[in-house]
Amino acid sequence: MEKAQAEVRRVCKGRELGDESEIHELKYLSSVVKETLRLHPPGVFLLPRESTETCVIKGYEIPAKTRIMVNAWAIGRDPKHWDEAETFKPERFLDSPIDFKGANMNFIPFGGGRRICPGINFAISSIELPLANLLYHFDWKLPNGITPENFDKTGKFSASVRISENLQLIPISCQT
Ligand code: HEM
Repeated sequence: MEKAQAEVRRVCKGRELGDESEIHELKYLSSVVKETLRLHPPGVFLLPRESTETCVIKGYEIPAKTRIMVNAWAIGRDPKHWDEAETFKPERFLDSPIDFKGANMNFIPFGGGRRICPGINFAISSIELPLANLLYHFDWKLPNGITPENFDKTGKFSASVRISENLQLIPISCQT
């Protein structure tokens, strides 16, 4: 968090943090969002699909009319595709062409192909802009002796996944 915060405060110092032009300069913050979506895609199994005809994929025959679920969560943590797959390491996306826009099938929090999520740009700006503002204007600490290490990060699985316990944080107003 410190690195993302330092970047926001350096890039946006003295400017209104209100439009998308600054957001495009926040490379580390954008990598933090990507890394979060890699490890914690909200739609673990994307949306269910049904095969229209029989096909063979990697030697497995998939009959027509089979319900198919794609496990984006497992793909995002596959050590065949990701170095230190279980580690939160936003740096892996800095200067990397890997994106969630459908060209990299090892990173599909928004799905892929012609039914890829059409709300990607709206979703990303709705995450990055508020996050940048929260980091710009406040410092944050965890309450009651909770530390980033012992905070329970396990997720509650259902159609979408969310953190089991609500994340509580204490904002400390900061004069930047
Ligand atoms: C972080 C936020 C979001 C995530 C992770 C997400 C993820 C997804 C995923 C995984 C799919 C299924 C794609 C597939 O199966 O290949 C999907 C579909 C869809 N999403 Fe999103 N989405 C998000 C935000 C949004 C927003 C903000 C909108 C609209 C403003 C939106 C509209 C849709 C629609 C309409 C579909 C269905 C597309 C179709 O079936 O053709 N999503 N989304």
